[in-house]
Amino acid sequence: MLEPTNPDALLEVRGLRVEYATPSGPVPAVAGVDLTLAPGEFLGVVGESGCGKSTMLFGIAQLLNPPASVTGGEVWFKGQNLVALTSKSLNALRWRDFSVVMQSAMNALNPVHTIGHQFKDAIRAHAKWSDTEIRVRSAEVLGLVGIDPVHLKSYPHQLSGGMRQRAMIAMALLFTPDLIVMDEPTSALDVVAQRSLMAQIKELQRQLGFAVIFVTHDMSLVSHFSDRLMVMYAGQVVELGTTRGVFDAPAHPYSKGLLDAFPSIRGEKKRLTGIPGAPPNLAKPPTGCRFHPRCPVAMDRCRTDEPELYQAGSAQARCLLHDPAFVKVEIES
Ligand SMILES: Nc1ncnc2c1ncn2[C@@H]1O[C@H](COP(=O)(O)OP(=O)(O)OP(=O)(O)O)[C@@H](O)[C@H]1O
Repeated sequence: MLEPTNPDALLEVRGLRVEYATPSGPVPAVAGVDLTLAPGEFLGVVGESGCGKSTMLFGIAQLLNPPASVTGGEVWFKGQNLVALTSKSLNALRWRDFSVVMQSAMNALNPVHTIGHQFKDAIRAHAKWSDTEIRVRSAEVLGLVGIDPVHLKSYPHQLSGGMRQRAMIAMALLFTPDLIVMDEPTSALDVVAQRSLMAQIKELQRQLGFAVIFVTHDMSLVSHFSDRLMVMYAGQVVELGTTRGVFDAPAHPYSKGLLDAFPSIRGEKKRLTGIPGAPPNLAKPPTGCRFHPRCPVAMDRCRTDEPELYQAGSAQARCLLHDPAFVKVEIES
């Protein structure tokens, strides 16, 4: 298709496929993801390590490097298909219209330049601002994330881990983009710093109105902050629904397993169970439903029939239990 189907969406991802080229053949790490994001929406993306969350995020932001590449699908952002854009056109959108906050600021920030220097480089690549304008805006965004602007003169190693992540978020805000994609930005922080950074991201989002795609493997971390939740397993979306809905009544057995694996922050104490086994090798995923070897409620047909994303209440779930044909047979018998 040559245009987005939902003109009101900020982002529309259709059939996104990403493969890693390896000596033993391609590894499909993202196997056909569809996603629509409204302006100002906060989407949490959860799933165990290795299920393709980061690869999907980088596929959306067009930041993949070999051996990974987008092998199919479209990523419509503000009316343009990012997959088809030249790197020059993409560069014009980055920072200004969407920005990316990586897992580790220590890797993303240049250790030999001050924070101010790095902000200046990012601004100069996209705008012809005077030195004064650059200084004012840099101090402003640092203030937004609660860091004293004196730290524009600091080197990354002079800041704590939490401050470095905040500085990265400040940098992502330089041009107040419409979308910020975040790949586990809090994973290197202790639990207290994680929660406070999450609260700050949410507050900034309320103030400035940008949309967020937030990747994490910690279901409880996003529970209070995201509007919707996308659960990924083995390169596919297995559940997509409102965060409250997924927490209250997970429609996919994998989502339920993830929820049972994390302690609730304020809820009642319960025994944590976890999910037996490990995610599959994506070079050779299981037949039928990819989760069936680990699923506590697997049926015979789960070994052979590939589930689609079915409507399950207000959510969508890739589970044959929600296949309308199966539900009909159940009711009749
Ligand atoms: N260089 C590579 N070559 C081959 N396969 C790769 C390579 N890098 C990643 N993969 C495959 O892509 C899959 C998805 O990896 P990805 O990092 O996107 O997962 P993730 O869900 O973000 O995990 P994490 O939470 O640990 O960051 C992995 O399971 C792996 O099979």
